Amino acid sequence: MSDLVISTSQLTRRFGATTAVDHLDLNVHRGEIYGLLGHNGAGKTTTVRLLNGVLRPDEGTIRVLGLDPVHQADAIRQRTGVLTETPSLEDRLTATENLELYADLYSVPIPAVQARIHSMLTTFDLLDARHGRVGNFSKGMKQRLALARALLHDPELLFLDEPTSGLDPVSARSVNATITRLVREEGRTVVLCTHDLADAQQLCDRVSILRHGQVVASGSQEQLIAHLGLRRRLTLEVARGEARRANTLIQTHFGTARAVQGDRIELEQVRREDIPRLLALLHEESIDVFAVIPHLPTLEDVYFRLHDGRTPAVTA
Ligand SMILES: Nc1ncnc2c1ncn2[C@@H]1O[C@H](COP(=O)(O)OP(=O)(O)OP(=O)(O)O)[C@@H](O)[C@H]1O
Repeated sequence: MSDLVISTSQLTRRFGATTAVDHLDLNVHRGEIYGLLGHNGAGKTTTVRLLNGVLRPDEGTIRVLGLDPVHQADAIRQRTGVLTETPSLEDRLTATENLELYADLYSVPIPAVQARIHSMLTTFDLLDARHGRVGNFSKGMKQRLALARALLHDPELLFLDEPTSGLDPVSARSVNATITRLVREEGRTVVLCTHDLADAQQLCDRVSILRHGQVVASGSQEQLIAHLGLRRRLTLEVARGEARRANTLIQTHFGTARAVQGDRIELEQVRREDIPRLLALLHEESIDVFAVIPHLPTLEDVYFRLHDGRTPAVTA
């Protein structure tokens, strides 16, 4: 049996003159965290809305959990959970009442409802607040309640749109830990839309980077870094007053692009095998090196390289 949970082919959606999603091919496998990245307006939310049947495509095909969202949106919604960027909770109701309302909408079997609500409130650390009115909740509590709600009917596939946006670092870390657990321990699949590249780097198994509705890159982070030929940067800290001389030497022997700041030299695109030779050169010239700090290429480096508009699309 195929482990493809989502597949789209040439998926396209227009709003008037704007092509929000432009011939998108997407494959998401069971048990992975798949990141949809891109600037504001790149087409992430529209893609999610097409996948869960809220919007109809103008062109292309979609399969989600083996179903077609155009004709089987209700069946898909029973098996998927959605956290939208601005989840609408009922402010006048308590946390428990909000979940009860949703359990009803999503046909959670009545004998199971209270146990399920209790379990979700416990998981999301909201048990003590269960009788509190949601209008009085902090942003972090509301976000956790929205996540609890998205999981209430035990969906196998989750669409999470900016789940940590606006959260303090502690709440954000807790939400990220939950997402990881939902996938790694419980075998669910997550499609994560985010602007937070550090979150994406930490969480996602594979990503697609969208620009103007088109995929400009897709694959694992390692694949994208390798495809783009990105290399590490290196910060060298040398003896006081020696940075310029060291810099000239490095430039002459290695030709590496660099910048000098005080006693530090920032080297771009350094090959691993050049590092010992570079240090030997400085040693021969009696330039003391006090720190060698490598910076491995990150998803952020991939993202900015691809958004320069000159780099061709990369599909790993
Ligand atoms: N209902 C709509 N009517 C008209 N245009 C729309 C509609 N929904 C989206 N768009 C347009 O489609 C494009 C893609 O929007 P979308 O919301 O999918 O982007 P996004 O990547 O999710 O952005 P953000 O990161 O800001 O949430 C944008 O140009 C947007 O203005």
